[in-house]
Amino acid sequence: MHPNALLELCAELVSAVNKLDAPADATVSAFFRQHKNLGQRERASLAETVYALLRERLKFQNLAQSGSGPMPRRLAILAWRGSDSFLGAALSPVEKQWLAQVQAISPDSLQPRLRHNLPDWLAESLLAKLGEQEFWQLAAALNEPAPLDLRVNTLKLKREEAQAQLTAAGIDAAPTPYSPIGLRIEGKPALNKLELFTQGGVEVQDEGSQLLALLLAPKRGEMVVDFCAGAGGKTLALGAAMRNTGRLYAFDVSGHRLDALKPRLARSGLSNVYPAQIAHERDDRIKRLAGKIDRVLVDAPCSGLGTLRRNPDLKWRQSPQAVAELQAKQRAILASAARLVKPGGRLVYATCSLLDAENEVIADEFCAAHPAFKRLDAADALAKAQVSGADGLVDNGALRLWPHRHATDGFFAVAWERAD
Ligand SMILES: C[S@@+](CC[C@H](N)C(=O)[O-])C[C@H]1O[C@@H](n2cnc3c(N)ncnc32)[C@H](O)[C@@H]1O
Repeated sequence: MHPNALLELCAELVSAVNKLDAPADATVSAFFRQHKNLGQRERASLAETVYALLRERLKFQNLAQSGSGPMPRRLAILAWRGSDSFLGAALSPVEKQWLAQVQAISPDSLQPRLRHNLPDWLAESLLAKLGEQEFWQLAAALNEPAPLDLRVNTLKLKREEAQAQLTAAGIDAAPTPYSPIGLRIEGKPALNKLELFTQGGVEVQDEGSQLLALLLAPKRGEMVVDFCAGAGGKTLALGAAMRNTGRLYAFDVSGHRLDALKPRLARSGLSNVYPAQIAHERDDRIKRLAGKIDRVLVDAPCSGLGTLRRNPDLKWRQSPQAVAELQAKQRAILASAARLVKPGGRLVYATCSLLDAENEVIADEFCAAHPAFKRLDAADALAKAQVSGADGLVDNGALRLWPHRHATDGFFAVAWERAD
């Protein structure tokens, strides 16, 4: 495609994504479906450009004020992540001169908000939690793309065997530092045609998500509930940990998300998983299982702010009001899910949020209202699950993962045991 035509398309996509009225990945996929003629590299240039814009949106919007021509085109030029020579061929002499002027501005001379690129409410909360030095480390880590992590399906093969198969396919994979069942790949090789993937030997899953499943630590033959199973990332890890025995209920209010679990289940070889759509957290199905379940995972709906490396649009689409609404859901779901746990059973509450409001606040309120649930030390529980360096993953007895400290998405998880 002619460079200027591609830049114009990129501006069109920038304009659509920058409305922030839908998840960016959905907008990008819909755009590519409408433009089937785009090649692989052209798609990559466009997708990487809009993600770069979302990551540093405050900076780019500020710098774009100085240019001329339509704003989406200016933003596309500044955030461009395709080849430089291709961009050069698309620009007018005036645009070239403007771009050179903007590129000469030192990033250090910009105001703090144009350097961290977070909305004020979120920056204030994270700064108060982490202090100045760590806040800037986190801000930098959140603006880097995430690595590609895989979970090895230990029902089918060992981690070393999966690593050897990847090496044979020309893909470098290293063991993840904490999870004993993870592999980390640099770059984004296509995996979905590899036999290792199509035969269910590996699933894409951030190391942090793997650690949540390891914290629940379900055993052979147990009755287990994944209360907010979604498309089943954690369900699959739990089912494999149970060695395909016992019963694992995968509940969710979204039938659409549970549908996405089905092909993954088929690949995994698991036959101990029972997906079921529930109407809400007080569904009759939940009442029937009260007090009967050995382990319950609540991977609660949350702001998702721990996943900004992958979903940078979330920082612009979330708000304090949305967080307050999520807290109400989180409280209700956790209280209902807790009724399932039998005496001596384990309950884990988890989010992929960075905010105390969705994490410590919800867990502490639950503790105060449910004295029968005794908090477990996550470091002990993870060490028992063969997690390396578990002490460094825990804050006040809860799992607390940070992109800048652990190179995972941001996660929180607390585990309780029901005493009576
Ligand atoms: C963080 S996501 C789960 C991700 C999933 N566990 C995974 O590993 O792929 C939260 C899920 O909670 C579900 N959810 C929202 N409200 C719910 C409720 N009242 N009861 C059960 N699930 C709910 C959402 O549909 C969403 O799939």
